[in-house]
Amino acid sequence: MNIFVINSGSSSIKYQLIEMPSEKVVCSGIVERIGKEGAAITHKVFRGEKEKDKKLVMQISDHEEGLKEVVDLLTDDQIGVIKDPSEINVVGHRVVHGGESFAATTFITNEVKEEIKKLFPLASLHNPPNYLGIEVAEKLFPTAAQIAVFDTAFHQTLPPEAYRYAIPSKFYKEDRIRVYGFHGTSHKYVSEKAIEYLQKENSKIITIHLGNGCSMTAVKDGKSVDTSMGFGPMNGLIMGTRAGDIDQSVIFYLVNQLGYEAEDVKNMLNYNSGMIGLTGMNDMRDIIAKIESSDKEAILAYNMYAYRIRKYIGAYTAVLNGLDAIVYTGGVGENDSRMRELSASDLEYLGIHLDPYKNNLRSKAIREINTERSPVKILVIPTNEELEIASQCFSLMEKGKS
Ligand SMILES: Nc1ncnc2c1ncn2[C@@H]1O[C@H](COP(=O)(O)OP(=O)(O)O)[C@@H](O)[C@H]1O
Ligand SMILES: CC(=O)OP(=O)(O)O
Ligand SMILES: [Mg+2]
Repeated sequence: MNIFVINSGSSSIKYQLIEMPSEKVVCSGIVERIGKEGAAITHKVFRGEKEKDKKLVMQISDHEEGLKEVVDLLTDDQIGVIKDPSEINVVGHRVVHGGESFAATTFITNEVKEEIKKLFPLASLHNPPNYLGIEVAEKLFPTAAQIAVFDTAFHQTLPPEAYRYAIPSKFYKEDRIRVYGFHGTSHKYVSEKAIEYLQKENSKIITIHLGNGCSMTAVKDGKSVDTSMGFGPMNGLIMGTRAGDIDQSVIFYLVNQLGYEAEDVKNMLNYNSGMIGLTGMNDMRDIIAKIESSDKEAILAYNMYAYRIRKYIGAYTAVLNGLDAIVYTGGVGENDSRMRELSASDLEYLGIHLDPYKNNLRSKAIREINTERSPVKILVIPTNEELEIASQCFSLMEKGKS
């Protein structure tokens, strides 16, 4: 079964064509820096032993344009992997917000699309590009089944103590205002890999997903029991363009005293805060370059980002009443050894001891970066949201057959 997975992030589209159940990746790629200067598509084709790369730097103004370019590459005369779009059996879509309507992977119908649309205000950076991906894919792959896999689904196991807000109950009961949690596909994938690695029946794990969006999850015996994002993907850690936790009175001050419109504040907290708000840059590679030239603002922002992670490690160790492993994943978590070192430092009291030498080794495999004597394992596990999405689509298709 040929499954084409589309993962529209806030700043990128990642995609993979995966043959299931063999899990063979036929091609994969990423459209990066969408809407910015230097936008690029890196497309990889895997044929036998050989891997063919193609990098295209071009103007890509939005997600729709990016996806159309990708489909052209799939059917390209020279490096194409399919002759006709009908060779794609399933398109698996990452959908960030599923609200309380979707606790599981589902076939996309018009009703499902309407629900996804209703959730736009709650995930304004994500559900609109996810929805667009569905619309474009329906046109480009008219014979394929379209399936949605939700970021929120893995967090449906949160207990009410963790998912309720202490606001009048009516807002939960009537308006479904609660913690939903995000990046669930990634937290699920890496926590399962960690459990396999630890070979422990009962496990207490903290997964730290650091991409453009960032979140942490406390995972007990394979189930999400608390997570740092909330009602929408804005809460918790400091992110590329999002502030994460802030005192809500700041919002009222901005609106009531400083005269900002609520919409401006929402945009400020979504697009102009976090690392970009502090340094003018949201790509961690650019921030690291600034740190190397001793830029004070970049150093402070980087320290703040790490400090927030450390606070959540402490909180989730208490939630779990112990800790077997912390797992770093996502673009920053997998690649930025300096951030791993800083965010896992001064936590010896909790049994977390990082080995700087192991931390600086580069590898795409699962690896342990703690010292021999560290009671808590520190793991770097590359996430693979696309493979997780393909597996879930395949299971749903198989279920549909039986
Ligand atoms: N070598 C690296 N060092 C530091 N940060 C990196 C490196 N490679 C990628 N990143 C960072 O990863 C982030 C993007 O992560 P990713 O998980 O792909 O995000 P998203 O899925 O939210 O678009 C960017 O901020 C980028 O700077
Ligand atoms: C939910 C979320 O923040 O996703 P991303 O990291 O892909 O922006
Ligand atoms: Mg991502």
